[in-house]
Amino acid sequence: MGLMEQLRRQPALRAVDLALADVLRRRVPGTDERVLAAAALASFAVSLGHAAFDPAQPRQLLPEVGAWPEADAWRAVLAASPWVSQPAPGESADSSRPLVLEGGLLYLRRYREYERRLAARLQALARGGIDAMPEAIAPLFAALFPDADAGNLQAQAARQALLRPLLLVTGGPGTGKTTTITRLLLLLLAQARAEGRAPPRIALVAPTGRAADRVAESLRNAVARLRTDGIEPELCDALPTTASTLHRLLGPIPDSPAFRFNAQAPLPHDVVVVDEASMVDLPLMCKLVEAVADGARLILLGDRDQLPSVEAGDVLAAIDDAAGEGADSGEHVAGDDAARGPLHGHRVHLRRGYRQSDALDLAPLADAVRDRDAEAVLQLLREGPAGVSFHENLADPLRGTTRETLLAPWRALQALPRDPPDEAARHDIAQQALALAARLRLLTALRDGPQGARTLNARIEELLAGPRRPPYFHGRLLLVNENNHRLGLFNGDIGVCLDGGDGVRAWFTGGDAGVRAFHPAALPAHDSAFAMTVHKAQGSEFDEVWLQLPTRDSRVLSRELVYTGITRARRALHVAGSADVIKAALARHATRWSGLGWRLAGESTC
Ligand SMILES: Nc1ncnc2c1ncn2[C@@H]1O[C@H](COP(=O)(O)OP(=O)(O)OP(=O)(O)O)[C@@H](O)[C@H]1O
Repeated sequence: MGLMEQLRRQPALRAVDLALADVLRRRVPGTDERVLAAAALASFAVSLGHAAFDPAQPRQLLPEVGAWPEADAWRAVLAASPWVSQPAPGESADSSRPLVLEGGLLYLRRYREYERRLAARLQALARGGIDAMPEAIAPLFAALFPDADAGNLQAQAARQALLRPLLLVTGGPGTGKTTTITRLLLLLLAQARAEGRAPPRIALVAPTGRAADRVAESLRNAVARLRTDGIEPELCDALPTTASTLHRLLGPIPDSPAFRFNAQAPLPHDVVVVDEASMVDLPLMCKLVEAVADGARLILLGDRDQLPSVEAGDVLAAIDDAAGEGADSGEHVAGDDAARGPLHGHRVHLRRGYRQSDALDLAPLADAVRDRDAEAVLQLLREGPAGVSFHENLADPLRGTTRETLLAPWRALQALPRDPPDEAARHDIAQQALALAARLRLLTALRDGPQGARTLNARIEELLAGPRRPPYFHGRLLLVNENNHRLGLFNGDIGVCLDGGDGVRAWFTGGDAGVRAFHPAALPAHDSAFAMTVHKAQGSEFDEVWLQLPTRDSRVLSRELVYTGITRARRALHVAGSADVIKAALARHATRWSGLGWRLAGESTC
């Protein structure tokens, strides 16, 4: 059987992937099958989060296909094909050819261009900076970071961000990324005032609405602490109090992948802070950095141990690698960065966790997951540190004793009063409902199958509201699956259905009143949200997390998935699964094929 024939039999491959191969075949009937197959796989690879396809590892995409071409021969055929261009690293690819072969990877041209443009712009943004902290703000710096000289990494991060126009601040949950950046923003405001300039215009953004809400809340808390610590109220007042999604900042143009703000029409902000940067995919990160104005400051915050973005690219990891050890290793020597690559040193990794919770002792478990130490993970789970419960080999959380424990918060939602007397009571109940909605989430690795979110949601709905339930029953939790800028509802937003007497409305946080109601028929695409995949839960936190693993290994399982899942928990964590599946997950690293790392580490191409 020919290679294309084999690919056509793979259910995983999408129609759009095969359509690309078909177009090429139709245009030039004699096109080599290996070129057609590679084109289809380059398209399929993007759907799995890769920026390109590696002909040396086709089995990673389609393990069932028997015979693959030998990698070097495959690349040679691709190199000779008129469909494939091979531009020099910094140059744009021939727009008449849909594919690009570079660094051994085969790209769809558009993704290669995103990588090239992103690398060039990041390198350009990284240029410049100053050698020493302006004297005028030294006293405030000392007040904000009294232990700066004792190797405090938060202080180093703030110092680096003052000196450098581009900085990546990484660290696990609760390591103080937001706290540090709040203090940095305060220093920038003070500096502008001391120099008689207008206050810097600051944009605080995150990839999802939920993540934006969270970072804004963390920032407000950090500001409140600064006020109690006696920091000048006028400066505190000038800090941002809200955050927006990246999409909203860039200004979407309806029915277009382009944004209102771009390289030709840059953002008016002097400082752009992006939280949860690990979730930002390659195209969006490219569009963002291109829209950051020359001379503006870009600060990326993230945790590289989390899952990479659902869409193509592992941008944070590539920047992190190119930035090297940076300031936290104490190895940074001003002036020698150029020899090590333009991004070298533009990163600080925060290590110490500050979010103490007597209820949940998560740090040792998160560390063991990050270190891929399966034995330590299993030992910790079995010992059960504070707040952690291991349900070993449990495949069905909705059976037996765990069922009612799981359902309790959702039953509480259903018990909220229906038909409130007036609008104020309606808002009050909606606020209570949304607070209850954040109490517990059942997280899954998969969407389908017995331990998948879809199946578990259907079963939970039936347990809560019976087999003949109306689609939008009182207390149903909803998860929005697409962005709708007109309604101000975004992928990942969580809502709750409440019976207001005159029919059911879906309530979401936001708006002047703090809550907003929508008719269910008006909502963008959505699912139930009692259970959701770990991917969808990125950027959110819940008081209690139940991480349900599948009974069999799956390629979706990875160390990053387990890490992201468990670190969503604030007060209690349940992990259900077998030792074998946990071991298999920890052994797998959610790698992405991408050339961004070498592009960023290489010589500046701009
Ligand atoms: N230097 C510090 N001293 C004392 N407490 C701190 C310090 N830094 C941060 N914290 C506290 O730790 C908690 C977490 O801080 P913060 O929200 O800044 O972390 P984060 O890294 O942004 O977390 P996440 O990744 O969850 O968004 C906050 O309660 C904050 O007050």
